[in-house]
Amino acid sequence: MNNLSLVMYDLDGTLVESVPDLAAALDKMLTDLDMPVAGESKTRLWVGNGIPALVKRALTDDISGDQPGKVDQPLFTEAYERFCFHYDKELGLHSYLYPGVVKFLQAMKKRGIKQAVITNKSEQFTHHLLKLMDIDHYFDWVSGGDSLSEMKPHPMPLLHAMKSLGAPTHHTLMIGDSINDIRAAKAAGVKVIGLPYGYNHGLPIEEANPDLVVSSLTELL
Ligand SMILES: O=C(O)COP(=O)(O)O
Ligand SMILES: [Mg+2]
Repeated sequence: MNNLSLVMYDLDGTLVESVPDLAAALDKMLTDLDMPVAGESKTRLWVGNGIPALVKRALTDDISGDQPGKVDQPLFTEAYERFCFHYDKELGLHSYLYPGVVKFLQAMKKRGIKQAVITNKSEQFTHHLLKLMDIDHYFDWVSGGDSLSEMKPHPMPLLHAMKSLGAPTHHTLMIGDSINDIRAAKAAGVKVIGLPYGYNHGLPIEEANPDLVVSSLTELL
């Protein structure tokens, strides 16, 4: 990791085990709508493409539920509002940082390496969650799924962060837990490390072909 000037991190499933909060909010949303609850194991498969996709997948009980035409617009609007109401309350209650995260962030900061969060979670919840986890002060840049016109797997949020922070591609590293992170990093021309413990729609992260897989951030140190 010599010559690094920027490390970009995914959030859910990489820095924070956030499914417990997301599942609690989804289940409350589903209960409000008189629908069967989903639970953590299904939520784990659906996370990764932003909150609108998560809500649509929960409404259809299907990972392809976010495809156009699968969910009726008025139902989606109501569900999305219910989800945001509950998620705001559940945020940080059951989530926690994975082992080694703080140590890794501290080590990068000490080396003068810039750090960015590039998540598909909505920006308002992202800022709040980073504060609740007390890691907000490590980051020079935070971008959410609704910050720009495109989200991962599109490279736009990564390219935007690198340009704004003046970090060249060959001195930048992305670390993530899902195929969306790997595809976005490759499209942005940066090296990418995959973590196996997060949420990759139920598939091993190796299948997404990251440049390297490590068991944890501690191993990377
Ligand atoms: O909200 C999501 O879909 C997941 O966000 P992530 O990009 O931090 O994994
Ligand atoms: Mg993730």
